[in-house]
Amino acid sequence: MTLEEQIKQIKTVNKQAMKESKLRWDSIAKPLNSLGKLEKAVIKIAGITNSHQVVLDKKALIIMCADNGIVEEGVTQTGQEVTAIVAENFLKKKASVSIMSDYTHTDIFPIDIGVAKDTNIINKKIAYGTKNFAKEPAMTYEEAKRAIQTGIDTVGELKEKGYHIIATGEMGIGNTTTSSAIAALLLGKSVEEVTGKGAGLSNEGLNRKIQVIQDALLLHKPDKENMIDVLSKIGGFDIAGLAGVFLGGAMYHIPVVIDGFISAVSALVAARMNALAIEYMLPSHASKEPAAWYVLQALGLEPFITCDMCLGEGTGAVAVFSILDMATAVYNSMSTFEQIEVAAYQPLS
Ligand SMILES: Cc1cc2ncn([C@H]3O[C@H](COP(=O)(O)O)[C@@H](O)[C@H]3O)c2cc1C
Ligand SMILES: O=C(O)c1cccnc1
Repeated sequence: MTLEEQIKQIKTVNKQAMKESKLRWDSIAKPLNSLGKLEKAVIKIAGITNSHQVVLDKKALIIMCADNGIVEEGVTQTGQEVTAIVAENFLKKKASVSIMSDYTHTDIFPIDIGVAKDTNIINKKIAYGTKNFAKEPAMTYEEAKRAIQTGIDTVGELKEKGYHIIATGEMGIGNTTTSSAIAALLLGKSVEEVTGKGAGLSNEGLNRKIQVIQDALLLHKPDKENMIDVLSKIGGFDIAGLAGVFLGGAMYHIPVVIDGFISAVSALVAARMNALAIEYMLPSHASKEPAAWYVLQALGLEPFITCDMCLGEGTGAVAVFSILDMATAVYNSMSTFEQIEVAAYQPLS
């Protein structure tokens, strides 16, 4: 089946399972709807997984790691060698998200989908980094499609291994530049509005980053109705791969948690390929990058937490795993009104 055919086959979530999940929440001995977004998340997961019995015992984090040719334009604070160093640190428990993952019992899968040098992480490399999109398209159409397919297939492999939920993360110096370029185009906003300092750029660097993105959009004129065109001209292998992970979640019925700005832009790309994919996504936090809220709004998703985080790697998504764990623990083990012999009050509507 072609990529386009696979994406077209995505279906809506199971509304019956969601109804049953809502009934379970309403039977629990606590004020109705009082766990707010936590209740809604569990109900959403029931719909995604086709069952009101919600289990999140096996949790995975996919970290798409890739380099971006655009770093040649001086749009980042650090050099591109940092991508490979941090990517290899994920499994050595030396990266921020590795430490956070331990707390939430999350298994991490760092994937080399396009790092500029050879690495010792999971090898699904499409190419040694993208081209500099200030001068030429970042990648070919074929590479963009392969990167998306890689994301989809990775979800399939994790489903086979029995994972119940997937967090998304990325590592790639320069990927806030690609993300801002895509966000400006897809949201129809000015580049200034959607561009921030990424991993700590100076004011001067920020102005250069804005100019580079503006020039590149004029140079390539990506077709905002065609995500393969967008990704190939101004995208990154990490973003394309994560877009595939979101689509894969919808195909394999696994909830996929959005992380920060880069991950949210990838989710938006997936949503523009098939809007039903949004039904399979869960938000996590609102990144401090200026466009993060805009992207979440475009997806119609409200974050659980606002902690001014802007780290990437999946840190926000993994942080929200602990909230989801608490939600499912109450959902699965809390007494019902009947069990504590209290007549449940009637919902008003
Ligand atoms: C040491 C280090 C570790 C990181 N971990 C995630 N990022 C984050 O920063 C990068 C994006 O920011 P920009 O577009 O400004 O390069 C991505 O790799 C992202 O995951 C890091 C950045 C650095 C420097
Ligand atoms: O929001 C993010 O994920 C982010 C922001 C800045 C740098 N790295 C990641």
